[in-house]
Amino acid sequence: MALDMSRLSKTGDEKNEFCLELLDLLKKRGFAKVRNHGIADEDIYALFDWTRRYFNLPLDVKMKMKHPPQANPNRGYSYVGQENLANISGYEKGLGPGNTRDIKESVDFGAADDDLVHNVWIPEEDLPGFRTFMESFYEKAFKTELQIISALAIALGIDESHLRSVHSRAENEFRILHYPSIPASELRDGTATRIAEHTDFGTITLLFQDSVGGLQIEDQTELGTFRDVEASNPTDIVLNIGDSLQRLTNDTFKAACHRVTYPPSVDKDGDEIIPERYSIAYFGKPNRNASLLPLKQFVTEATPCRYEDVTAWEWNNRRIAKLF
Ligand SMILES: O=C(O)CCC(=O)C(=O)O
Ligand SMILES: [Fe+2]
Repeated sequence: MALDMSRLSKTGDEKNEFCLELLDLLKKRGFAKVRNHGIADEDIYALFDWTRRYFNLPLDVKMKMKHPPQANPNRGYSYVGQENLANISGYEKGLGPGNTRDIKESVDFGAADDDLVHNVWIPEEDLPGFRTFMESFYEKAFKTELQIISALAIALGIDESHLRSVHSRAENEFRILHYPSIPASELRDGTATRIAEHTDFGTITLLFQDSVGGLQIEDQTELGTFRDVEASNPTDIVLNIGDSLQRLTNDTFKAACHRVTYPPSVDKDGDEIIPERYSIAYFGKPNRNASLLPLKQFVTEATPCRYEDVTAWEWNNRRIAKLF
């Protein structure tokens, strides 16, 4: 069930209860779903529509906005096989990398007015309206992100305006993903998956998924157990915590590992074809120059400071360095 985010604009108890329920789900389940989050249903349907239209273009057109072979600048189109999350899968558990291939293609964008990393686009005539739509959706997702940041600050009992100011520059990343349709047998021997287990690097991720399913998130009360995130309503937003918030809260709040594999309805041992899947992730991140040193409220004698002082940008680059 998705939490009703319109309760955040109420006053008093209703607002506080929403914030606490959100925090509780994120802490226990590793994710939470929200509805009435401020982004209109038709914008979300249009987002899936543009995403499909882009990935349906011929490869040579998609490659006109190709991602560089290395991690940075993290912008543009990555073809199937270019980026593999297994390279960082064991990272947060102190284990080594895996060697599973991801069977997905994706495009990374940032803010239209980002002064450090610039977006790349296909020529307008190849998909008229695509760029304008994506740029405007980014702004809408940013507004929702800031509201969620407020809710988290309220629930955690930390200064709301401070936490918002650390996220004021929208130095976020926005990614559209396509998992092509493949025979179930391709995933059987474990050398390939849709997206390997990982944590996200930012503060909070807003994820939109179509109705195919296959997303699984590690239950935080039962580590090692991955639970399906039901794909019932594409207009719900799935939220999960990233590494940056884990650091800022000195592990009070852990980033949940997640992955995408077979949809729950597919027989893993049969010869079924797994249907294609589309998803869109908006990674809310702290401003690049913000420090990720744990906030003083979370450092006590019983919970000494677990993390060194790195900037959000250093952290981001350390994490993405191995992906490509
Ligand atoms: O496709 C999904 O549902 C998840 C994508 C994801 O976890 C990511 O891109 O970081
Ligand atoms: Fe992720």
